[in-house]
Amino acid sequence: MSAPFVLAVPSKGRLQENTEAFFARAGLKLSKAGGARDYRGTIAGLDNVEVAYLSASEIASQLARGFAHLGVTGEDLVRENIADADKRVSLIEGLGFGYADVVVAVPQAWIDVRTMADLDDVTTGFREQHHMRMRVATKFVNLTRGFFQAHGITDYRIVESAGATEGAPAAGSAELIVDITTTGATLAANGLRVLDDGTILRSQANLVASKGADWSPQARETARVILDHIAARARANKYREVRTRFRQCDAALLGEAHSRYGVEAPFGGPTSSGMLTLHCPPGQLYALASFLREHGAETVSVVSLDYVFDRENPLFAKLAAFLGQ
Ligand SMILES: Nc1ncnc2c1ncn2[C@@H]1O[C@H](COP(=O)(O)OP(=O)(O)OP(=O)(O)O)[C@@H](O)[C@H]1O
Ligand SMILES: O=P(O)(O)OC[C@H]1O[C@H](OP(=O)(O)OP(=O)(O)O)[C@H](O)[C@@H]1O
Ligand SMILES: [Mg+2]
Repeated sequence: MSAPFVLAVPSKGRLQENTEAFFARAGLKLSKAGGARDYRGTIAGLDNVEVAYLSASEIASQLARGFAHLGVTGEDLVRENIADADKRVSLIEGLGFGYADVVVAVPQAWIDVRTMADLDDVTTGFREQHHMRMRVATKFVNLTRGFFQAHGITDYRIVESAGATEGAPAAGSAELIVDITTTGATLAANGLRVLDDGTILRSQANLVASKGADWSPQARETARVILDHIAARARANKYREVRTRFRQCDAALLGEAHSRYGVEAPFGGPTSSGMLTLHCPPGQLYALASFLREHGAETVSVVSLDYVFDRENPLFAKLAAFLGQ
């Protein structure tokens, strides 16, 4: 049997729950044969796939090394942990969870420091006054260096933090921090404020592909099947199916529905008896139903879609383009 296809997913916390729910919605059920403490699993119905449960930061490293074909992890960890990330991995799709901003935050008491330019001014003054460089506590060492360099700030020093970074200024181990924030509650509780232009990255969980993995024809085929499920579910989520039947329906009316409401006609125009199936963005349903009735429809029904399989799969196309032929 050939080497397995490896899908790396987060092993704990919010990201694990959201990732499992995401794959389940796409019709891919992840399961751990050995129970919750088993860090290897399978996908029901897909042979030769090994699900590797790892910490989110470890997933970024494994993808960089080619030890996993696909993985789910935060963009922040990809950018922080992988040098030349865009050459070694491809962010196939944002998954709509695990949102977190990587930000530069300073003590609220620094009322004159609102922007990175202000920070540049005070770092220089600080060095002259204290004969040491201002300290930035963070675990995002690479993102911090890149961002500070882009803003021309050089008079600082990084203090690597393993956790509870927001506590560093109050504890006296750093003057400011770079860390992730979601609701802002932890920053506020520690008397810190984000600089106006201090957002380094808006991160979310992503489906990430590795360039260096063993992309045998069989591995590509497995990726195609997985991405096909995901794309079909994503397409289904974007629309509701609308059905109606009325004689006055013609191409001009469909054209108008398309331009006004973003409606698609996946199976073409009305049948000879006037039956029509449309896909409509959820926010436009009522407007579309009103429009159709104004033009002669007696009844308009709407149902949710589970999957919409298209011949073209934009996710696999992106992977194939990244991997080359
Ligand atoms: N409020 C949040 N706190 C922490 N991480 C979050 C939050 N919201 C989203 N994330 C994302 O979750 C990922 C980090 O997950 P997690 O803390 O489980 O991994 P880890 O850092 O590898 O593990 P550990 O913290 O045990 O070292 C990052 O991509 C981060 O952006
Ligand atoms: O802006 P907020 O909504 O307050 O969230 C941000 C905080 O949440 C995370 O910590 P978490 O408690 O998850 O622990 P961790 O650092 O070990 O991941 C993160 O490290 C921040 O400290
Ligand atoms: Mg963490």
